[in-house]
Amino acid sequence: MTSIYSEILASASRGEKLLCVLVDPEKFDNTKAEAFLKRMPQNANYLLVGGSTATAQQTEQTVEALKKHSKLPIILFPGSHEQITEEADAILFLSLLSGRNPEYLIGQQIKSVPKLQFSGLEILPTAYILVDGGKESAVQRVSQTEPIGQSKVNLISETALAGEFSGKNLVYLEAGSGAKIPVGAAIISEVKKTITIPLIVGGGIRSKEQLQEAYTAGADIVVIGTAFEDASFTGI
Ligand SMILES: CC(C)=CCC/C(C)=C/CC/C(C)=C/CC/C(C)=C/COP(=O)(O)OP(=O)(O)O
Ligand SMILES: O=P(O)(O)OC[C@@H](O)CO
Ligand SMILES: [Mg+2]
Repeated sequence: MTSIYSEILASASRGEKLLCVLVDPEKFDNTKAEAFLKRMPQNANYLLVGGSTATAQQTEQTVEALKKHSKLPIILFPGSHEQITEEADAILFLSLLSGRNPEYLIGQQIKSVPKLQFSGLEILPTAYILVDGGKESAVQRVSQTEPIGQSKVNLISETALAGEFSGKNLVYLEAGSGAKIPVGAAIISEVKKTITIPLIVGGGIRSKEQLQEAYTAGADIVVIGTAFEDASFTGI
């Protein structure tokens, strides 16, 4: 079986852009999973499951409901070590490198080991970098850390490269779920130029134009959650 990471690397090297649909188990109506998946863009590559404050049970039930109706690989995007279920395929093993809270740099990661050690989940070590999206994000609130201002392009790209030097396999630039201002194109292109590992961008992307702008600037993978939560949304 080819690993998710090797698929991501192969797509990135061919310049093929990937799209992830983010499902927040805390808000998701599992009984409507089939209808939800039908209205998702048919070119979506992965389902991401996670939220800042979702419980273990919510996470497991949502992954099960999605698995029933979709063949797409499911990647956990955990706000905490509770959000781990073997029903998924992989996990973004996040370290919040923009912040200085040891609990989100290494504490949660250690707490996750008993669940991950003997699981079949593919582990995707990810440098998670929170940038200012124009309003306080759930990640900021939960992690008690400050985002990096969007004007600090050097600091953002140095943080990303420090992540790569530390052995992370992915960099995730996050403006926060429901951000007013998505990560800017200048930041995306500077980070892309600086690192050699694939780049994920998310937070506040709601239109085809914003999606395209992120891809053109250098995002290999874009994550969209909030825009798809609205059942009448058909914009992407
Ligand atoms: C590696 C393991 C087991 C855990 C990682 C723990 C870390 C470092 C988490 C980073 C900080 C954090 C709280 C991330 C949450 C990421 C996420 C799923 C965000 C989505 O945001 P929503 O929860 O949808 O926000 P809203 O509630 O505002 O919609
Ligand atoms: O919900 P949205 O704003 O699309 O953000 C997606 C993701 O990057 C949040 O963690
Ligand atoms: Mg959300």
